[in-house]
Amino acid sequence: MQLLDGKIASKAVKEKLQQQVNEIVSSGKRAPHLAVILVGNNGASETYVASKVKTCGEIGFKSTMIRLDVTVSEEGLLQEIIKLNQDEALDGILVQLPLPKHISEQKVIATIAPEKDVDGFHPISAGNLMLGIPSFIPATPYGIMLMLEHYNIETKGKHAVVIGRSNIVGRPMSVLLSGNNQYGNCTVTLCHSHTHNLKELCLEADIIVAALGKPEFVHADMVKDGAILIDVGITRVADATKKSGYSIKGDVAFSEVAPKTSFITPVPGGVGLMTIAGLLKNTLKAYELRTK
Ligand SMILES: Nc1nc(=O)c2c([nH]1)NC[C@@H]1CN(c3ccc(C(=O)N[C@@H](CCC(=O)O)C(=O)O)cc3)C=[N+]21
Repeated sequence: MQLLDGKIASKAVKEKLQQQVNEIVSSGKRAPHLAVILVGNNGASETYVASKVKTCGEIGFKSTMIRLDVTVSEEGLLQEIIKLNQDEALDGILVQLPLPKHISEQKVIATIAPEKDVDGFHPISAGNLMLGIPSFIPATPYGIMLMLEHYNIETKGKHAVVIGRSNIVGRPMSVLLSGNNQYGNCTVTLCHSHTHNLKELCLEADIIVAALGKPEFVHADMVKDGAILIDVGITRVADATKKSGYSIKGDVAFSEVAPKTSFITPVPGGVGLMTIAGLLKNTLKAYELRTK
């Protein structure tokens, strides 16, 4: 078993980005600039957004954090996005999800200018991804591909089982893994809550991507010897022994599954860190496309 270490792989990606930003700035140009909008004060969202802003600073990106009250109207949020769309010196716009119930995520995402859609959630980005046209890849699937790349993991011809069909992880992941690209060419089975024979399918998998959001869902009896396990889940579970009052659990029962695997991502310290790396790569790409 080898750990796919998000700290190591994301560090490599960030160092490369930092070098690219250095070159940009020393040639007299402005730095890439990301805006992050956070509505309300969800604890987990606060952590992720803070981490995104902090990492921007570390590699020399400019970032702007926009906090809106949980009571902001849908129209108010859309107006904020339209302002950011028009800001020439801004490259990427990220609206942290989930949003309060009274706001349509679909409308919000569709309002972001496609050329600033560093989350890759806009219908144009999603359509391009499906068609194999270069575009913004959603940060988590992108981060997973970067992880596979960092550890030189061959995917061609393998059977990948993706558990979870969300628009932001499972579905785009299934498109990337099945695509005709360096980290694709898999045979993909996309499983979800209505899948009858999940255990049998998982036992056939060379690669399992667990992205359903149920802590420790994947057990050792679902995993073939030598499989590659990518754990996308991050759930906070109450834990009185921790100072924070919670511990973070992935979708994979790590301690029992890990010994059977060839490679496995830990939680925390795995896919989450790569997600931020993917977002930053998208932001640099947006910058390059907009300033060329
Ligand atoms: N518009 C939008 N874009 C997103 O990309 C987006 C989003 N909304 N909403 C929520 C999910 C989740 N997400 C994570 C980012 C970083 C970590 C991360 O850094 N995790 C660390 C720390 C974990 C922790 O301390 O909670 C780790 O896994 O080691 C996790 C999860 C981005 N998301």
